[in-house]
Amino acid sequence: MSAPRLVVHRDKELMARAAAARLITAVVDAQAARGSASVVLTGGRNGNGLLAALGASPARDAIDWSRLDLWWGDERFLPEGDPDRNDTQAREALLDAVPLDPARVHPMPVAGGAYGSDADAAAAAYAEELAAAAGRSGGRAVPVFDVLLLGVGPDTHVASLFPGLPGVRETERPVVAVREAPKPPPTRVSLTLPAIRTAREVWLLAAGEDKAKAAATVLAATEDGSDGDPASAPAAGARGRERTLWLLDAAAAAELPESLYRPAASSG
Ligand SMILES: O=C1O[C@H](COP(=O)(O)O)[C@@H](O)[C@H](O)[C@H]1O
Repeated sequence: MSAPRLVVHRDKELMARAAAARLITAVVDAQAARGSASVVLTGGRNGNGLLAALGASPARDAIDWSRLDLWWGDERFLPEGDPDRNDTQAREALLDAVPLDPARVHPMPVAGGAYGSDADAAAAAYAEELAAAAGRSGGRAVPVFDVLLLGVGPDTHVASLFPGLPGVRETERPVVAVREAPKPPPTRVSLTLPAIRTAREVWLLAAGEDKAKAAATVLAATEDGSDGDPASAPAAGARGRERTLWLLDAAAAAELPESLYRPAASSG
């Protein structure tokens, strides 16, 4: 597992644009190397900001959209089209504007659909879909994700793995139902840390002053190369096999220890 590396940008708009440029390059490189690319999307303000910036980038058509697989790291378990669903927001921010192959877009199940209000069944179905894409139905395998994006919540949650809830302790299943989430809606579906940790690259997005304490808590605790305590700070357990990248803005980096980040002196 790779140790976290940090990149701090001046503000959240610049962070979104730089992350979008980085994602375009990563997808283009993966497509050149392997024929297709696989990206796991996140919800939340920073994830949607990145997608909007990608949509506005003149370089966006360097991506062959028809050879891109899209998955989600978590979903708010709500009906199809609900404005609070992560996939609804991603479609509005970018996906409706680019020529994706619908068969390669893998939203998590909706509430009131095939699984009714059964979030456990929805989680199991998504695990099956992942296993099938990995060529092993019925197993716990997940495909190799090139880049897995995670927004970091002010409480250090990533995907829908919240501090103290059972999902963050899952060691076997790649997808779980989450109940009683402290952030609405209470019922969610989420990839687990073992699934997240299969990705080649994991990028954690944290912009805004409300993320400063979370970033400092996690990055100070993992500075020694350890995993910290994912049960109380889930973002600490989110690592990529080849790269773990924290993309921050200056406001989110404001409480980091000096050993990790020293803001450039102002030129006045
Ligand atoms: O509810 C969620 O929140 C997190 C973080 O969102 P933010 O708005 O504080 O950046 C997000 O990563 C997750 O996907 C989403 O379901």
